[in-house]
Amino acid sequence: MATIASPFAAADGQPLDRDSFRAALMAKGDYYHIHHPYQFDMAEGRATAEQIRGWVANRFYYQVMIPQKDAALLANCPDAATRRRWVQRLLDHDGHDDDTGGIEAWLRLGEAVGLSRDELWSQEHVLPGVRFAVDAYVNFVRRADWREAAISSLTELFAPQAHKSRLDTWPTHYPWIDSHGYDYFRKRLGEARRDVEHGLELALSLCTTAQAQARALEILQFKLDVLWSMLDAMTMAYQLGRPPYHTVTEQRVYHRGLS
Ligand SMILES: O=C(O)c1cc(C(=O)O)c2c(n1)C(=O)C(=O)c1cc(C(=O)O)[nH]c1-2
Repeated sequence: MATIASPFAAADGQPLDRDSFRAALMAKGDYYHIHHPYQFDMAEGRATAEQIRGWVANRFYYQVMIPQKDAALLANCPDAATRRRWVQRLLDHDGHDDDTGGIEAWLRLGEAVGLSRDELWSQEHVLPGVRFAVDAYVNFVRRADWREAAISSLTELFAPQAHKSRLDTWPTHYPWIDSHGYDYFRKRLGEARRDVEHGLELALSLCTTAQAQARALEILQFKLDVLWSMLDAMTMAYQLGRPPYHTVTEQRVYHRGLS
């Protein structure tokens, strides 16, 4: 009878030492969504205005769900010291004092590429595949132990590279995008670096057995799958001209989220 491969196949025996475990986490960067052809096309100037707008409108759903995801982690975390640090992530996106926040900055990115605020808030462009991928992430965090939830944010290790690449390449390739639109990426450069320091510190101190390390790598792969799947859905809709129901209608009939 065939045996089913265990995700913990590599978990037997000795745990990796701290540096080797850090290296194993970093090696997952090979599967980060910056290697998706949709991102290549955006970074190399081949994306059409419609493809850029599609990405911005769909990513808005990720942006609005991130603070709810972080609120879920906080709700599950009994450690006040961790909550005190983690709560900053909510404030980064929702805004506080003079900082109008990441969601507002993303709305300005939307305006810069030609999408109105109402259009973004309506979620009319959010493809079912993108919604399901983002919801899988939020639902994982709602149910998981807060330490596993924290590990699932570790794709942010690789995000500054993505933000920097957009800042470096988009203004040249897409002169029609208003430069105020790039504030989000500038803002995240510093915030993401601070977040990953905390996330990595937690992962390295918590995952000291072979089994915990294998589990952490599997959680990180889950999150990479979320990000990659979002771009697959956008590829179908905006590059291959096959949005949901394209054989039947050109209307965006897909649901806007069942809350
Ligand atoms: O533009 C990107 O490539 C990108 C990726 C990610 C990520 O890796 O999840 C995040 C962000 N941006 C981002 O802006 C952000 O605020 C963020 C929060 C989180 C998270 O998992 O908590 N990921 C990301």
